[in-house]
Amino acid sequence: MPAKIPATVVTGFLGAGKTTLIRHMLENANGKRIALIINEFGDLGVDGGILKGCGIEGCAEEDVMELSNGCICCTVADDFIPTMQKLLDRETAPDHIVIETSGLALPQPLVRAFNWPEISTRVTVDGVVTVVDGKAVTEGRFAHDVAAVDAQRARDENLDHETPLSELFADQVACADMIVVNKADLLGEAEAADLVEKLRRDSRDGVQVIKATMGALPLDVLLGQGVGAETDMEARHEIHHHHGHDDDHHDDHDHDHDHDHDDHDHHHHDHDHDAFESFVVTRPEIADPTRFAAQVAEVIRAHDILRLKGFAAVEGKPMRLTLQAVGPRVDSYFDRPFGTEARETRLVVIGQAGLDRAAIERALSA
Ligand SMILES: Nc1nc2c(ncn2[C@@H]2O[C@H](COP(=O)(O)OP(=O)(O)OP(=O)(O)O)[C@@H](O)[C@H]2O)c(=O)[nH]1
Repeated sequence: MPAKIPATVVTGFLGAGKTTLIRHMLENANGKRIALIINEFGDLGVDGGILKGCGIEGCAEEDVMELSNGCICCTVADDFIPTMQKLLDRETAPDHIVIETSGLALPQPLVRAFNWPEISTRVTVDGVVTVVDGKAVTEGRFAHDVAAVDAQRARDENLDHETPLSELFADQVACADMIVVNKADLLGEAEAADLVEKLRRDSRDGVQVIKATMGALPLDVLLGQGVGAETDMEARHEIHHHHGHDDDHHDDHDHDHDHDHDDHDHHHHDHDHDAFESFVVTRPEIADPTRFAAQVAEVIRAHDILRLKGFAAVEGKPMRLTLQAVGPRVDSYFDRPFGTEARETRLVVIGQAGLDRAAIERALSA
């Protein structure tokens, strides 16, 4: 049976920067066939328009599909499943599917829909990426334009509309496999670091929290998380169930809409290139794959490495040992015999700028 096609779910409040992040990803897809599904709930398909008109090479119009309006729980059979099937039945199936949940305050119902038998054998949720507006969260507003978010979620039948944004935010964080603290350009260094720390504490173990400006993240960091989120929904609790009646939580936050934060600094493009770095570490054969995987996991933890991948040569084994690490999770398996390439261990390390390359090289070579 062919491998399941990975699908990444991108969530976050209106204005957090989901579309910007997806645009950046499509612009840097490097030949990877990415299909995009947009759930423009109760909206005018504005995002679809923007993305279709993006003029990005390799981004064909038929690669963008839109889900019709309506509560995902109720329309899953009529809309979401057929859309997915259409995508999967194409002659050339996409390499990766990205779903932008524009109109959904919470991603859980969508992720759950991947368990439907019609599609569950063919696609899997590679990971849930929660994009947050770093500036707004720091200020306790959670979204740039609180009034617009309120208006949008008033149309979301999934939610009890009294729920404070802070709680919806907590649910988005609980569902995340990766949290992107976007609009880092509007935050000071210390402010950004504090927010990253806080979100690390508030999210599940192993969730990566990454700063970004204009959603500029390497494809290798964003995609290929390999989580299978639909299979562990219990861990991604959501407080607000479908048409649920929640206790009467009211927060006393004075949602001050009058902040004027439109003085955005547009010099951030200059920093895109310095935000992340990657390098290759090579070493001779390793002796023990299990010990080496543990060693890799330790290095990843100690140095806050986002991704590490490559292969190892194992003493006495003709096969290459493929290694893939997303955060502290290290997967390894023997994939094929070495061919003409050198019989050595070769690992690509990816992280936010400022990695201690010398120390990492030493630790991986020990
Ligand atoms: N200063 C700053 N502005 C940003 C950044 N990322 C996005 N923006 C701006 O924030 C606004 C909202 O970004 P979008 O990408 O449309 O947000 P979204 O989450 O897709 O919003 P919806 O699709 O409407 O739910 C746009 O004006 C972006 O240009 C960033 O990192 N820094």
